[in-house]
Amino acid sequence: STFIQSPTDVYGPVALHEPTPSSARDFGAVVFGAPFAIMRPESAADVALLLAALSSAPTRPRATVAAHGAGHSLQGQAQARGGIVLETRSLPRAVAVVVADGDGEGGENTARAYADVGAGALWVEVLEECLKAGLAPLSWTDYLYLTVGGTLSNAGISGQAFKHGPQISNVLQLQVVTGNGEVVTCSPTESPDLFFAVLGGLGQFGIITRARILLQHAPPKVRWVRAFYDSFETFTKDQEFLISIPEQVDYVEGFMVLNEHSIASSSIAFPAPISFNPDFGSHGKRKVYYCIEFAVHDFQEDDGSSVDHVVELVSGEMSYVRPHVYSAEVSYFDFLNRVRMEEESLRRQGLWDVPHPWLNMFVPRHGIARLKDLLVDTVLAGHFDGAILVYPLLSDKWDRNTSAVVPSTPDGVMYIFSVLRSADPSRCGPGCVEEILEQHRRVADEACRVGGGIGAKQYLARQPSQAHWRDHFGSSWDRFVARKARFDPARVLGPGQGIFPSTDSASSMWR
Ligand SMILES: Cc1cc2nc3c(=O)[nH]c(=O)nc-3n(C[C@H](O)[C@H](O)[C@H](O)COP(=O)(O)OP(=O)(O)OC[C@H]3O[C@@H](n4cnc5c(N)ncnc54)[C@H](O)[C@@H]3O)c2cc1C
Repeated sequence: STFIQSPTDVYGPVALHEPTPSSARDFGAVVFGAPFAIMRPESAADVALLLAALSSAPTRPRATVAAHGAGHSLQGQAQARGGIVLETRSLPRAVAVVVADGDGEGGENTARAYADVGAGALWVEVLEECLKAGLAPLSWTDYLYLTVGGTLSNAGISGQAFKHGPQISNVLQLQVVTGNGEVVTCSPTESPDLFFAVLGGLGQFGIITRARILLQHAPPKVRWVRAFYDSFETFTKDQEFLISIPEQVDYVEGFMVLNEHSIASSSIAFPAPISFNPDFGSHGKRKVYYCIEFAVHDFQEDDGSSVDHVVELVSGEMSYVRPHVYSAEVSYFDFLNRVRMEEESLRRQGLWDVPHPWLNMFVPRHGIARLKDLLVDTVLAGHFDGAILVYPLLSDKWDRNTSAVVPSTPDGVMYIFSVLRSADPSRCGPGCVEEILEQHRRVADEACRVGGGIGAKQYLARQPSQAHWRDHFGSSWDRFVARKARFDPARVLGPGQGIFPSTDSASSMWR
């Protein structure tokens, strides 16, 4: 029978297990939905058996299925209340690095290197394996303890995205099990409709089981630079200068400096001492500062003089508050893994496993000053624990065929604004978290208002209703719906996103 009686029922050779606590929660710790069962597939074929059985089941209500990678979603997106959580970490995680010969012309430059990885692999595992061959993926997230399948279902952005595009722009091929239970190998030329649907597809069209990720030569070291600003305008102008010289610069980010704590906590991984001690003002007259962070890959084994030269030339063109530029030389691995040190520090303080009301938005350049002011007047008006990242991206590095949503950008430049807030339970209990989420809702509604001046789109958010999802997708909504009808017509996948509430079991799937 395809109607599940108990969590230990078996679909062919596929066993279901009793739910674990982690299957009902995530990093956000604001939405909790216990599944009926969990599944630990060992192959794409296992996933196919389950999905083929569920999608063809005549019985209603049907069980839904959510892929769960590292569980670092923020609002229950990897949960399946009353359904089945499929733990992708149990899929094979071997990383195979392949250097394919080019067509002879130009030697090394035409060689194409890639890694074939299981979708449940963490990016840090991919990095470790690729570095053994002196190679690495091009585009990253700030934090590496996320799965390949999880970030490719969103976009995957960090300071390299201005140069190489998001992670979803650096994938050569995927193996996907569709909602119908079909195992398909897809790429931009082979089943391209499924390939592009799944990238940024929020887990709605299939379970990614493997991915082929583009690689490049990894630098042994990185020169990591920080420069401080007292003006938002100068800060963003210099960020835009940096992204205009991708031949020299490999990474560009930035963050708001709200208080001494912003500098201290962001300096946990940054090895150079910082002596920027500005006046943050007092009651009513608050002053906010900004920090640009950029990095240059250092391929030189010896004295690093050519990188010194690049950094000197580039920073000479920048208008930071003099003399506040700081730089440090770190290994490429430590640079990419920098957030791990912050995690360890927060864990020691008991501040990692706390609620994380986050707000992430892509904002076209013309709306950034207004959005910054809106944040300062609302989210940042009171006490704030966490970080606010602000950095530019180039929209022509995003493939519009994917399901990822970014704003329309008349001049091709958009910014990510990431309000990465932690709610320390000793000062912000459940009611306070609820208020923060409400406030984020209002800010997002204002910033993303159709026909409004800011023109933002949210990233990583679970929209509160299907009407909001429709607005979020805008002109690509019809395509998203058509993709769902084609690849997961029974609406088995991704209930935690709340995009396609199943009409027959809506009450158990909704919060
Ligand atoms: C500390 C921290 C730092 C972060 N930094 C960044 C950053 O710098 N840049 C950035 O872009 N994002 C960042 N994120 C967000 C992160 O990319 C997303 O939360 C991502 O979903 C996390 O991956 P995961 O493996 O934990 O996915 P999960 O939370 O397990 O899943 C996320 C979604 O993808 C679906 N999914 C997961 N695996 C698959 C699969 N194999 N096939 C199909 N669907 C799947 C799930 O069902 C769910 O809808 C960060 C998150 C945290 C908590």
